[in-house]
Amino acid sequence: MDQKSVWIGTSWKMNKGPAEAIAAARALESFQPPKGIRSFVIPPFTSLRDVCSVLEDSALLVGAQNMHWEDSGAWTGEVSAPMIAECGASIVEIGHSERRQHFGETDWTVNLKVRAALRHGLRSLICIGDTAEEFEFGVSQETLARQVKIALHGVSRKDLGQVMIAYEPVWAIGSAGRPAEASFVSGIHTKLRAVVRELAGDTGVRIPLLYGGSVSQANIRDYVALPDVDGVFVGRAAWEPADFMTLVESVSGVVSRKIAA
Ligand SMILES: O=C(COP(=O)(O)O)[C@@H](O)CO
Repeated sequence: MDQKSVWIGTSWKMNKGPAEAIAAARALESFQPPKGIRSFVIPPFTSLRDVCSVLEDSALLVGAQNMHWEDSGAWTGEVSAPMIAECGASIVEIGHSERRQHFGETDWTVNLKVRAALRHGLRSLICIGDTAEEFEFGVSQETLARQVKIALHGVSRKDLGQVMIAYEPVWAIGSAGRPAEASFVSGIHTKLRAVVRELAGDTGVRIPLLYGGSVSQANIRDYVALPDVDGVFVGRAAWEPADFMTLVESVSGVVSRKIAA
């Protein structure tokens, strides 16, 4: 049951061409995350098929960083859900703030993509986040609830079991970001839990809620220990395979206490 799992994943963003990605995947191939932890890596498209094939029999899941909502057609430069599934990936990241900010993604396109991903059996990792301005004006919660509700509009309760949400404050991401205080994340996730619980109704589905944004060796345990945080989505601190494995192993104690609770 997902509520007994903690998710730890990384997106390599626009890093690692095929040679470097294959080498990284080989370094991760025999990694066995501690009990209760599910791990994933999200390479760039040019390495997706290779990374999927190296990690095919491993304990790690592989995802794509984006997708188009149509299955095929005149959409130059885009990649569809069937193409991602054919590569062997099982997860697709949708709505990262870098895509919303630089590539015009909206809540509406996120919704189209989520529904298309689910139609093709891909687990959707939906990224949501408040900007620095929204945080300053005290409307983070409203922004996040809107993003979640629109992203999941029209998604059947059954399909909610194939959804994950990553709360990633825009002000926390990247080298200019500052990690969110664990107490702030706790409050946000508790309210997000109420939003997704209402959407799931009486299905018993618990949508995993991950935190992302400047997660590091110094703070990962603080986030993972929070009751409504079901994992973390890591960038820079996990790009090196050795660092990724160290991060995952470093939360084994926290995770086993959490699972036993
Ligand atoms: O963007 C993310 C976090 O990046 P950091 O480098 O950890 O701030 C998240 O989506 C993982 O890629």
